[in-house]
Amino acid sequence: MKIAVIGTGYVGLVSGVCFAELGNEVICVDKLSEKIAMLIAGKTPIYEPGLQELMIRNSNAGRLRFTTDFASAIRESEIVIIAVGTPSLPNGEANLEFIQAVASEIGSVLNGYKVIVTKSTVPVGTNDQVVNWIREQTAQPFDVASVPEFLREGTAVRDTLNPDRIVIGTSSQRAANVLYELHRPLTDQVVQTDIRSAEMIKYASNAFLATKISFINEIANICEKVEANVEEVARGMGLDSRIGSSFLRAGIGYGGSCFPKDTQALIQIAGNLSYDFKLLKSVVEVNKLQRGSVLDKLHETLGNLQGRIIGIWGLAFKPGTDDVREAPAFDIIQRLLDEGAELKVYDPIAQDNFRQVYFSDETSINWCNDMWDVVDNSDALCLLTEWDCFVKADLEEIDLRMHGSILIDGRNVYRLEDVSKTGLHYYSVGRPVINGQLDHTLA
Ligand SMILES: NC(=O)C1=CN([C@@H]2O[C@H](COP(=O)(O)OP(=O)(O)OC[C@H]3O[C@@H](n4cnc5c(N)ncnc54)[C@H](O)[C@@H]3O)[C@@H](O)[C@H]2O)C=CC1
Ligand SMILES: O=C(O)[C@H]1O[C@H](OP(=O)(O)OP(=O)(O)OC[C@H]2O[C@@H](n3ccc(=O)[nH]c3=O)[C@H](O)[C@@H]2O)[C@H](O)[C@@H](O)[C@@H]1O
Repeated sequence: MKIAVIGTGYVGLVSGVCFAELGNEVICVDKLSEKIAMLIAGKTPIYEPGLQELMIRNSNAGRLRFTTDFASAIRESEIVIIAVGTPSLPNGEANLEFIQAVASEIGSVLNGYKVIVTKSTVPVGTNDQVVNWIREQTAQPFDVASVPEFLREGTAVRDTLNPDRIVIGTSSQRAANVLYELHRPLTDQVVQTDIRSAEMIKYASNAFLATKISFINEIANICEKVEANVEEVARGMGLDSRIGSSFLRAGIGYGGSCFPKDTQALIQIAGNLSYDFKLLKSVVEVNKLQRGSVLDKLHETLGNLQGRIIGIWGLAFKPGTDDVREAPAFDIIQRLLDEGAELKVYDPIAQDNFRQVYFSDETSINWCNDMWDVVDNSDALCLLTEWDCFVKADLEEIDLRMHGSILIDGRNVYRLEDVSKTGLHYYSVGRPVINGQLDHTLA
C-alpha cells in the first residue's frame, strides 16, 4: 500500500518505518526541513532503540522516503496518516492547531479517494472537525478514521510491530477494509468501532494507566508508614488476573509527553461538559506530590539543603528515550536549586536535550560527563531514571566514592539485601529503609 505519514516525531517516524518494514511504500513528511535532511542522511532525530537500523534498511530497499513536499506525498498515497503533535494549551485542553493545519492542507491537494487516518491523540469529536476542515477545501471523495497509537517510548518499534490491539474507528466500511488490510500482519486483535469511541479509548487507556501508577504510589507512601514493602504488595496484587501486574511500579510519579497531557485533556473534556472527573483530578494531584518524595527524604536526612552537594542519576522521564517532556527530574532539580543545593547530574542519553530545554542559562548545575563524577564527593545521590548503567552500578563503589552515604532510589532498582551489605543509608519508595530511618510524624 502507498502511505503518507505527516509528522516525523516519536509516533510518525516509528509508524512510517514499521509500515515500510511490513512491505508498504511509505513517504514521511515533516514541515521541518532540518529534520527531513537528517532523515534523508540516515540519522534519526530521536533516540529510540532499533529505529535507526530499521530506517536505513527500509530506505535502502526503496520502501521509505522523506520529504517536505506535502502535496506530492499526499497525491501519490492511498492512505494518509496524521501524526502531528497535540500539546497542551495553558488550560489543559489539547491544542489542535497542527491537526487543523494538516487537515486543511490535505483538503487543498486531494486528488481522488483516500483514507485519512488520525493517529495523533485528539479529543472526542475532533475527527468530525477533521472531516469538515478537509471538506471545506475539496469536493474529492475521502473517509476519515481514528486509529489511536499505543506505543511507548523506549520500546516504540517493538510495541508497533507487536501491538496488543489495533483500534479502528470509522463510519466507513470501505476505509475499515483498507485499514484491516494494512494492520493484518500485526495482529488479529482489531477493535472496529465508531470514531468517537476510538478517540475515547485512547484517553481512557492513558488515564487508566496513570491511575494505576498514582494508586500504587499512594499505597507505597502508606507502606513507608506501616513498614510494609510495596514491591511485595504489588506482586501479591498483580497475580490477581483482574488486577494484572503491569504499571504497578512505585516511584517518583509518571512523566513524559502523554500521561500528563492526556490526563489534563480528559479532565478538561469532561469539565467542558459540566462533568467533574474527580478521580482523574486526584490522580494528577497525587502524581505532582509524588515528585516531592525525593525532597522530603533529603530534608529528613540532611536537613537544610543549602550548599549540600546532591548527585542526580537520570534526567529522561523513563529509560530508553531522550525525551524530557514533563520529566520528574525537572521539578526535582528546580526545587533543589531553589533551596540552594549544589547539583551534579548525569544522563547517558537525555542530558543535552534536558539542558537545552530546561536549563540552558543555568550556571549552577555541574553537567557531568561520567556517572561516577556525579557520585564523587556528593552528600547524597538520587536515582531518578532507571537506566541500565545505574541499575548495574556497584553499590560498594557508590559508598566508597560518595562524601556522604545517602542513596535515594526513586525507582526501586536496588535489591534490599544488596544494599544492606554496604554502609549506604538507603531510601527507596514504599520499601523498608536500610541503615536509617524516616520520621513519619513529619508532613
Ligand atoms: N510520543 C508518544 O509516545 C506517543 C504520542 N502519541 C500522540 O501522537 C501525536 C504525536 O506525538 P509525537 O510523535 O510525540 O509528537 P512530536 O512533537 O515528537 O512530533 C510531531 C511532528 O509533527 C511535525 N509537524 C507539525 N505540524 C506539521 C505539518 N503541518 N506538516 C508536517 N509536519 C508537521 C513536527 O515538526 C514534528 O516533527 C500526539 O498527539 C501524541 O499525543 C500517541 C502515542 C504515543
Ligand atoms: O500516549 C502515549 O504517548 C503513550 O503513553 C504511555 O507511554 P510512555 O509515556 O512512552 O511510557 P510509559 O512506559 O507508559 O511510562 C510513562 C511514565 O510512567 C512511569 N511509570 C510507568 C509504569 C509504572 O509502573 N510506574 C511508573 O512510574 C514511567 O517512569 C514514565 O515516567 C503509554 O504507556 C503508551 O501506551 C501510550 O501510547
